[in-house]
Amino acid sequence: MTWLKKIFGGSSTEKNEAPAFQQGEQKMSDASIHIHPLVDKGFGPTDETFQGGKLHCHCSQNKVEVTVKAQCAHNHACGCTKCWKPSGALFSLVAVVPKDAVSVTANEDKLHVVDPTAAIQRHACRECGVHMYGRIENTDHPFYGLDFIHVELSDDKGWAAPEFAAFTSSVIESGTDPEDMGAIRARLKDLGLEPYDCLSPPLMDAIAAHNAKASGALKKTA
Ligand SMILES: N[C@@H](CCC(=O)N[C@@H](CSCO)C(=O)NCC(=O)O)C(=O)O
Ligand SMILES: [Zn+2]
Ligand SMILES: [Zn+2]
Repeated sequence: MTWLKKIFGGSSTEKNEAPAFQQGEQKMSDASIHIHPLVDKGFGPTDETFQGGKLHCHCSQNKVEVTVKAQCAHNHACGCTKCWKPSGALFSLVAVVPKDAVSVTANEDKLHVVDPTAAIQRHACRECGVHMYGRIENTDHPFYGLDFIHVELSDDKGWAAPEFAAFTSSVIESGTDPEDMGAIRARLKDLGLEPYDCLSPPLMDAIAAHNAKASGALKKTA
């Protein structure tokens, strides 16, 4: 069956063919699916008093160090091809913090911007490849003022727990078989991460509200 047929439905002669995934279908969660190491083993609760910590790259020496003086928000598993993932993981784990809370405190000279054309300028270690922080430089971007970080790079405990899974379908773009998506979504749900194919509803609402204010469709005070 072609992809178009899967999306729009097959011909009448294929009516009795079982669809690959059924809406609302119950699937047994497969623990052998490696979403992300910190998610697979259970993340643990958010520490409401946590004030931030240090992130380190994976180099054995002269590690890049980033100091984050804030708790993170909107921590999520991200299936997109652009976010850094540890080896063997299907998803990255990425969260936002105010950019003013982020500073590079060691070996900044090892950092480079992975893709200068991307909305999120990911500053990665040239040697080990780990993304240390992602910054939005476009002042018109809905998330301007926020930096993207990976809390797994920190030994400090208390970071806000992941809340959802974003860009789930995008794991196909990294080579995941589309036939595995039912099992992957079932596993995410079992881990308490609702799978979305973009960002979570509150973040999508925030983006839409930002755009509506910019276009004038919504009053700036709303
Ligand atoms: N299908 C694409 C999606 C890439 C994408 O749009 N990623 C999002 C989320 S990253 C963190 O949640 C995004 O905002 N990207 C902006 C950027 O990367 O600059 C793919 O998988 O590549
Ligand atoms: Zn490094
Ligand atoms: Zn991403």
